[in-house]
Amino acid sequence: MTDVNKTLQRCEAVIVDLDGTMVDTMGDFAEALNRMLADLQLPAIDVQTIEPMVGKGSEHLLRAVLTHVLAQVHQASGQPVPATEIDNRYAQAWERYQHHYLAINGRFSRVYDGVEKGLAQWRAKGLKMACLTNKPLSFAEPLLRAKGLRDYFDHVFGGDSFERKKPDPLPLLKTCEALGSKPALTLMVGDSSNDAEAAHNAGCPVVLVSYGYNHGQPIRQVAAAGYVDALSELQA
Ligand SMILES: O=C(O)COP(=O)(O)O
Ligand SMILES: [Mg+2]
Repeated sequence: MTDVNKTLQRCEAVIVDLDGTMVDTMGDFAEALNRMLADLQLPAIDVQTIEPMVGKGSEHLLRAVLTHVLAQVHQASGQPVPATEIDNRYAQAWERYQHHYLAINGRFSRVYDGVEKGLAQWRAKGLKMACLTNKPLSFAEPLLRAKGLRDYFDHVFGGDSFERKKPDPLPLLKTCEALGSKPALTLMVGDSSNDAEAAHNAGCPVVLVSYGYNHGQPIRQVAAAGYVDALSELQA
């Protein structure tokens, strides 16, 4: 038996990340962000630029995107970006982004191969399961439903469900509490250093997928109990 499977064998619960782990949502991010930028009369941004910005929640993403596009606009005019400009535009950017994201949620994204098989396998073994994402809960719930994944989980928590987001350990500890499982017996399955750091600090073992978004860094540089190319490889 492989090391990752031995790790899962010892566990009573699994916490699964969403973006980059279960669903490739980069197309949804790009579509919603570009519709928002068009409303703000700002230039469009490409997927390659967005990808390393994803994983730390929507506020971080919007601020990173605004910083990037406003730098471009001001560079063209030869002026520096005024320090207050991002703050001044943030409220409108968030309102427009939320509107567009909810309108297109799931239409430009796809479930990775092996996800349903993996989740079904873990459920069949009687593992308790939660989805824990940094995405707002109002985005995560309808996405999981649209992709037929919601019913695998006892609980779904978003980036706004608790006081702090991953990489803080708090959301993992709260999720363990909701599942009624000890952190040391709860496996975190994610795609980024964000998930790994949160897991290490919460005392949860962690397995990472090789195909997600890791802030532009190679995933195997992130310490973990193991790495898988598909959730279906991880067998209880
Ligand atoms: O930052 C996001 O919205 C994505 O978050 P996730 O990888 O924790 O699902
Ligand atoms: Mg992720």
